[in-house]
Amino acid sequence: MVVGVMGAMPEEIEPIIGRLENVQKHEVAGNTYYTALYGSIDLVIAYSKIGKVFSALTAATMIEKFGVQKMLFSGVAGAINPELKIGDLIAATKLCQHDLDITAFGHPYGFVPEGKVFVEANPRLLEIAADVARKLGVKLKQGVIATGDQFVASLERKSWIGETFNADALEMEGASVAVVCDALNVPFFILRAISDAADMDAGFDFDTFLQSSALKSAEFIFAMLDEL
Ligand SMILES: CCCCCCN(CO)Cc1c[nH]c2c(N)ncnc12
Repeated sequence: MVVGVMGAMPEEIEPIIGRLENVQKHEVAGNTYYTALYGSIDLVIAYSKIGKVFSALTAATMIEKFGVQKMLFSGVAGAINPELKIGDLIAATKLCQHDLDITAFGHPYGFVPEGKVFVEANPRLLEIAADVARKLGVKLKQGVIATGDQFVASLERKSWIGETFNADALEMEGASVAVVCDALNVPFFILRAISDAADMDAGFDFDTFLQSSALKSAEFIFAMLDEL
């Protein structure tokens, strides 16, 4: 089985690559794709670079050029739901694009014709994640993740996103990876560890907690690989 593990930034995949042996490197379309065998799984790992466009390119490349059959995303996110604290894990049940806006034509936020506001993640992978969380004894929130091409660092924007999409967390790549995987019929799982609260301290907190939160997400993803 070929499994893709994506992140947006080097810090989000370094903890994964660091635990593998005989890692091969492949340069495709301005990205480096790392391949390695993990048990009976052919792993393909890459960080996309930040934002919906780069992450869509990486997801599509992983599937079309590397034959990825299941896609796992590991990274960090800003919290919207106040129960989510820095370091907490959230898995997306569904994802939306909070900056997609043709409301001038009467459409809802996050919608364009022939699209859908929410893309639902694979229920089986969410079940596996819930089992892994129980085995590891870690808390795993399952909820709505909103994606947009902006680093959110304002209560006003964060609150608007939370209210408009009933979102629990926000980031910049999950929904685009979801759209690509959904269109290409590849089951996907988006996991994020909280690095900040998307408020006025977000930039500082992100810098402070990126590494430790990225590691938490990566370790959980690694534990999931043993259950695939
Ligand atoms: C050099 C700056 C790189 C920012 C990348 C942030 N990632 C994007 O996926 C996750 C994320 C963590 N906190 C966020 C926030 N408050 N707003 C948007 N995205 C995020």
